[in-house]
Amino acid sequence: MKPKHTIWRLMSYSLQYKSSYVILFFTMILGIGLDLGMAWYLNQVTNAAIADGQVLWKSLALTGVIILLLNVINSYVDTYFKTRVSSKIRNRIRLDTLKKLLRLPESHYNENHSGELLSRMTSDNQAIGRACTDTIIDLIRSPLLAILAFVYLLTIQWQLALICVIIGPMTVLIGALYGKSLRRNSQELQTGVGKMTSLLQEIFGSSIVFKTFGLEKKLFGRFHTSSEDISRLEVEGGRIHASLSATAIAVGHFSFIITFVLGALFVSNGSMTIGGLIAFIQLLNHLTWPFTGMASLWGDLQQALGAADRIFKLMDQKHEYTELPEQTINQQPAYLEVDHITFAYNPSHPVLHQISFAVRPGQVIAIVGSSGGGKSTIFKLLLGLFQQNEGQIRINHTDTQSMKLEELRSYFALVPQDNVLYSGTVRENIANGNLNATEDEIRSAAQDANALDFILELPDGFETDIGEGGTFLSGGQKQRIAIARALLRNAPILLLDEATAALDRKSESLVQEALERLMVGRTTIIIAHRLSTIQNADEIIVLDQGRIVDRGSHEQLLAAGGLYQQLVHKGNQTDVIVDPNVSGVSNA
Ligand SMILES: Nc1ncnc2c1ncn2[C@@H]1O[C@H](COP(=O)(O)OP(=O)(O)OP(=O)(O)O)[C@@H](O)[C@H]1O
Repeated sequence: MKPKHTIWRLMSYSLQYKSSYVILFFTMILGIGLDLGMAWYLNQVTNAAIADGQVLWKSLALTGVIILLLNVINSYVDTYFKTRVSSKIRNRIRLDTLKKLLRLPESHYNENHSGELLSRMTSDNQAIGRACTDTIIDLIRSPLLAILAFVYLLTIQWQLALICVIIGPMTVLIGALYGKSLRRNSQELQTGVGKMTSLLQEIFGSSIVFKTFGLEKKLFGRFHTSSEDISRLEVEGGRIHASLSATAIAVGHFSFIITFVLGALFVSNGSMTIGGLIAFIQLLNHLTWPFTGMASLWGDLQQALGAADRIFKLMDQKHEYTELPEQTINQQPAYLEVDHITFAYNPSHPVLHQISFAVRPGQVIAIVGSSGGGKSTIFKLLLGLFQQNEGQIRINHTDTQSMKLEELRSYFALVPQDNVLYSGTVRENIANGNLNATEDEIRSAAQDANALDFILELPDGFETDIGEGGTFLSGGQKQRIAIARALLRNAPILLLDEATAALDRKSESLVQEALERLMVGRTTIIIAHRLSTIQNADEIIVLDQGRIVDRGSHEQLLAAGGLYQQLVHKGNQTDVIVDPNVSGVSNA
């Protein structure tokens, strides 16, 4: 994105706080006036001290007090409004970013590290907040102050004022010189931080795995590489910053020494008063700093523009919904047809070929097959997370591609394999199935899911906090909460990705019972792993390497031999698990 374009977009956020910027404009002007006023005041006081005549010390003292008071008030108002505007802009951008992220298609989450998406919300957001207030105001204030200080100094000693100002502009070039490298460095650093955050998320979310497999050293090694990369980029950024400020300081000090020595000469030959020299010294910083400081301000602005660029790129991604969708639930019975669909995540490698099946309300279809056969991908297509390349999916004879995504998804309830739950209470998690459900409906869903008894035994019953992702619950309890959530949704099509993890017998039969209640009257598709589930299905579809290699009832398929027979025998007919990891027929 062109920097100019990024700046305009940033300005559109700032313009929403026009009145605060008007106040900041006044504090800036008053601040400039006070800086100049202080130089004038020192000039007056010094000259009064040297002069023997009648000096109005009282009025000088009063002026000093007024300058001081105005400085205090101005600094308070200025800091307060800068912080206020910055945090409001950051808040808006943060909300817009998340609003966008929530509406992005599944493919976006597929292609981007979650840590990188997180850093859009954190460090990038922070950099923008600073740029929209301190940096941008200083970029206006500094040259303005420099011009006014120059005009004032001209009235004191014009030759000296001219000498000072000739040196200053040299430093403007410095900013332009280093700006590009700073921006590149900031972009690389952000990518590195994003990767590191993703890795940390994986590490913290997998403590049981790394502890069991003794992966601590390996993970530390990966983190070490990532952390070292960041450190290298930070050092490189520091080097650019250091060169920038060293060059700027050299120019600043050089101009200071020149001015001071020449100023002393002008005082000694009588063309300037000592008060004038004091005022010069007081204003010299304001005269040269704008030039020296501009370089580093420019650097900050480049960094912020880098951050804004990344955020706006994200905001420009194509979204699924124009607005955040309301939760909608369609409760009319649904006849589902999958008609010759073919799909590829990557064009050169199709993962589903010519898949067809149909399910009526009250019917259950079980999909079984080898790992990587495409079972979950069918669910993703049904839910409109990805679009098939060929074929049609129809609900009640309507092509789902002609439906809005909210409408399509309103037909479905899902019980995922890993029972995704959110931190919060048991009640909140069940209520996610239907945000308008009454307490009685929530309780009744919990009861039908065989979850009520254990919920009531929890320390705070329905109000018990289940921890991040439900860490305080057992596997079977989490499954039953997920089933209660789906029951509460009461949608006509149920997608059930059966958990492969074996539960103890009691838990297993509680879950099984709950699932049977959930399936009643619905159009159900199960990615099935348990023989009992499969045997009760109206039709079993056997999937291998993206193709339906067999279909029929349990008995028909067993008699036919083939992959189904292998899967069942591999599961040893124990009624526990049809092993999803057995190799496909063609690989066998
Ligand atoms: N998000 C994705 N991006 C690219 N390829 C993918 C993606 N998800 C799955 N695949 C590939 O698509 C194929 C089918 O995967 P899918 O997850 O549908 O299989 P599955 O039958 O559900 O497997 P399992 O039983 O192991 O869960 C696999 O080859 C897999 O590598």
